Amino acid sequence: MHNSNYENNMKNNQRIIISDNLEQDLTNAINQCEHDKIFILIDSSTEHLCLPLIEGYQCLNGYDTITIGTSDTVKNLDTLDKVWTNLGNGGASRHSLLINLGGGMVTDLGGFAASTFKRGINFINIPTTLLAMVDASVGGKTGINYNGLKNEIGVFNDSKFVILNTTFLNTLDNMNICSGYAEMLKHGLISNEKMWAELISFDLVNPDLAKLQRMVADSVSVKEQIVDKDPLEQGIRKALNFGHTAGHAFESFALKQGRPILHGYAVAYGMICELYLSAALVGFPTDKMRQTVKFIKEYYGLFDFTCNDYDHLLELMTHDKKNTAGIINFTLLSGIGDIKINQTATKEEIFDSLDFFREG
Ligand SMILES: NC(=O)c1ccc[n+]([C@@H]2O[C@H](COP(=O)([O-])OP(=O)(O)OC[C@H]3O[C@@H](n4cnc5c(N)ncnc54)[C@H](O)[C@@H]3O)[C@@H](O)[C@H]2O)c1
Ligand SMILES: O=C(O)C(=O)C[C@@H](O)[C@H](O)[C@H](O)COP(=O)(O)O
Ligand SMILES: [Zn+2]
Repeated sequence: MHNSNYENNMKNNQRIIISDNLEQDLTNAINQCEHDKIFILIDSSTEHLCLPLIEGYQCLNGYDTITIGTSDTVKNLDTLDKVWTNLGNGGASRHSLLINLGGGMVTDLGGFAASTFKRGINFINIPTTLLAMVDASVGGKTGINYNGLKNEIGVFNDSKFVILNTTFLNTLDNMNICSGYAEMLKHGLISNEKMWAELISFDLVNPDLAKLQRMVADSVSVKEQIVDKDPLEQGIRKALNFGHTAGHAFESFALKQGRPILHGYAVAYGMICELYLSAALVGFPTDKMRQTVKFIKEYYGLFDFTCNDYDHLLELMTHDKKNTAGIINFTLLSGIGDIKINQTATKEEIFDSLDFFREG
């Protein structure tokens, strides 16, 4: 991997290592986390596709695995219960170490399990999807879906290390590449025009994996820098939630209807609505909105809903974690990299953005 052994000490104590030598970097990380026993959390895919890449490492000597199901449908209380139970029955103490080996579902749920087990044990994230590499494994948001809502229960708590090695991407399917890429596109939109231009000229049908791997480091550094300034999302971190007010509503809606969509697809759809609101309310240039929307529609297709669903989608948006006193809070953009947090929109404007999504 590019950028070998780049290491950044964040204020909030999470070390992100862009690794070209996973065994060495994991060994160093484990040595810095005093522990009596190691547990590795995997899902039933990463068990077969990712664990074999690390299971022979000497630094993992005597580890136990905890295997959970795949996809966001299992990012719930039952699975959390299973992880806590396995930790307890496996002899975990407060001095044990959990390694989350997987995508964002595993790092979110595993991070929350570790943060709450015996009031908190250390954990290390080894992200294995593009989405987890550029976003989910970094920044300390952990949690589960609950009551039909995304990430409704959770805590901010950093993993001690994130060890990012893009070799894992070799087995990732195209839909999950696209899903992670949506968060990269978000990072471009909230950063600068150069990054955005490179992102929307990328071919996602036949992705150049070597180029993508080089883009990962830039993308995660966008997140790192923002989280470093505002770890608890009191201000500028809301930029990282661009596309998520509508996006999480789509995601929860789809989950409720028994036709789950990948998180990144939901964010891509949410960005269409929020780019529309950005253009309508805070002056985002319409040509750049159209270019971005064209890119999203080309690679992510469309999400099917009718105007009869608008009230339900609006109700879901009222649960967004950025809201105060029931008022829906959007992060909008006046231009690429020109972030406007704490924006409101009327019900009519939100419905217009849903019309734009379906017809625009
Ligand atoms: N905490 C945060 O800041 C944050 C940020 C963004 C997203 N998220 C959360 O992350 C989750 C989505 O993460 P995700 O997209 O990684 O989903 P995921 O963890 O469900 O992984 C997607 C699929 O890829 C499989 N997989 C994982 N690694 C693989 C590999 N190397 N090769 C082949 N298959 C592999 C998984 O088994 C799963 O089937 C959502 O729950 C979302 O809410 C959290
Ligand atoms: O790290 C953040 O902050 C983000 O908002 C990143 C998002 O991509 C991510 O989906 C996050 O989990 C959303 O958090 P939530 O607080 O809206 O549940
Ligand atoms: Zn997201």
